[in-house]
Amino acid sequence: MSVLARRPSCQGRAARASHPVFAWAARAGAPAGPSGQPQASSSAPAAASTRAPAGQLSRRYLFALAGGVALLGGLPGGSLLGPGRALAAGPVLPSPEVKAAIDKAMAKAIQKGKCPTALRLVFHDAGTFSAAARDGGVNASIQYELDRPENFGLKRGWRLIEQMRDDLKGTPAEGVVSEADLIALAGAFAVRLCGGPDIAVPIGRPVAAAGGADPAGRMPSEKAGAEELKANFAAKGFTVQELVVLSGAHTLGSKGFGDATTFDNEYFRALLRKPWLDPKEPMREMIGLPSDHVLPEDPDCLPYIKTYAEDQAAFFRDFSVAYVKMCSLGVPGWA
Ligand code: HEM
Repeated sequence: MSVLARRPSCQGRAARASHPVFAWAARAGAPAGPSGQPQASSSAPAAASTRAPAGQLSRRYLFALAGGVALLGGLPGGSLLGPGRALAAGPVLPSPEVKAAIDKAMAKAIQKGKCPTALRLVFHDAGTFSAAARDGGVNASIQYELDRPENFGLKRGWRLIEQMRDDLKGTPAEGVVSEADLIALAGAFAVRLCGGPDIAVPIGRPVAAAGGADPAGRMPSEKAGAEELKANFAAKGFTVQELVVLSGAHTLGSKGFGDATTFDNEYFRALLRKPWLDPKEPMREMIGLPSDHVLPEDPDCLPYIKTYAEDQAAFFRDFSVAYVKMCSLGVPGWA
């Protein structure tokens, strides 16, 4: 059972459950298999069958879903969306043809070793969102922010997006997905490639105007304490549970939370073991960031860490929901 399901008082649960994007995501996490682990799904999410219940949708969403991606494909221009171009009808899930084209481009650009960067890129595009200012978020503005200190190492992540954007020209995805969509889709592709859940990511995100960097100073510091992290995530509209479950992305990469390209719940199990405090652990100084170490010391975060350490299926399901929420931050009309 997911943390969201277990904790009826969880902040924001009702809002998430009734939001069309999040309701999709709740069902989009891979179903539990006989072993209790979500079943690996090598196939594309079934776009047509992953629709929000009609009662949860505005007329605009219903119109978009009825027309599906064919509606979006009919937009003028015939190219991947450029700066300032906005899709008016999202969120929609890509049609099977569009999804197949995207998956082909992703498979070419993103091998396992690039998955940590692809996933980190999503957070760094999304993480500039301010719920109070209603700006920032997933809009591909990361391409104008790559020289900021917090974005070190992400130039190669952005190059993956450029490569896929170029490879999708002349395919059914042309004119349908934006660079912001590709960032969101690439992160989900990376999670799946590394054995994580199969997350259905809707498309239709506008991109920032040329040169339009989002406001600086909104990404959390790796030296932040738990209170600062909670406040930073709250300013983006995230709950403590979402801070914890999204931090589980650090299962990818080389910070010592298991295999660098295996998406599993080892992050949470390590947070409980605290190997960075163990004098017998030769790699202790390399394991985790200060911002990881503070989480199990925080009474608000600890229950979620314990749940995800014990129950990988819960981690996968809740990560899927929080990931789709993260990928909707700042998208007009989505969040
Ligand atoms: C909670 C606040 C967070 C902080 C302070 C933070 C900070 C960092 C830092 C400093 C690194 C680089 C570590 C290194 O290689 O030396 C890193 C790596 C990474 N972060 Fe985060 N992060 C946070 C949350 C997130 C979230 C929410 C996601 C995605 C959902 C994410 C995804 C990643 C991934 C996948 C890597 C590995 C990248 C690679 O090895 O190339 N992080 N993070």
